[in-house]
Amino acid sequence: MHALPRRTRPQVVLVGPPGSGKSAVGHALAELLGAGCVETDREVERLAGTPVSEVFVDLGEARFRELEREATMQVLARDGVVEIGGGAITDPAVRAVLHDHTVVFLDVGIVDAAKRIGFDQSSSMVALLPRRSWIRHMEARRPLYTEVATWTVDTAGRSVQDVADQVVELLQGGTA
Ligand SMILES: Nc1ncnc2c1ncn2[C@@H]1O[C@H](COP(=O)(O)OP(=O)(O)O)[C@@H](O)[C@H]1O
Ligand SMILES: O=C(O)C1=C[C@@H](OP(=O)(O)O)[C@@H](O)[C@H](O)C1
Ligand SMILES: [Mg+2]
Repeated sequence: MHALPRRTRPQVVLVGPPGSGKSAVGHALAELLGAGCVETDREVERLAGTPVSEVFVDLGEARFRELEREATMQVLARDGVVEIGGGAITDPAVRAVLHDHTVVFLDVGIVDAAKRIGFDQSSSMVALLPRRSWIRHMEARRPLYTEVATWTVDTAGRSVQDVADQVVELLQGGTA
């Protein structure tokens, strides 16, 4: 009897808010696993032919989310490490397809995220508004990250390498 061929799928999918370290941890993880790393943002840019920021501003968030959903479906058919943009999980179709994958939610609070993204450098209103927006989005999205996560890894106060090492342990059968 022949086993059915396994379809290509990522070894791990990273989700989390902006500044949680998806890109940084994704690259460290890919190095540790000897695998490649793909990001939905890069696929959206390929599909749109413009940078993510321009898709957002010129075409609007709704169009960005459509392209991001298409990009997500494409990257989930690849192997290695996959990084999904911070807001992709707001789409029910994206959450549904992620239930079939090994997903790590990189958790982070505003204090660490603000340092990493750089909006802790000023107390002016223009710096405070992004901080408030990050908090508001994270409150709304936390249950969605948790819903799709196989494991949640707290990244607060930890190095990129330390987080990547823990994800490898989890993939190799350790406990969170
Ligand atoms: N655990 C961490 N500790 C310190 N800096 C980090 C950590 N994770 C990410 N960073 C840094 O924070 C910034 C944002 O991280 P990034 O990986 O781009 O986040 P995301 O892709 O989730 O938005 C980058 O400069 C990155 O090097
Ligand atoms: O949180 C979001 O809604 C977004 C996060 C970004 O990706 P990162 O999470 O990699 O920063 C990018 O997809 C876009 O700017 C929207
Ligand atoms: Mg990123």
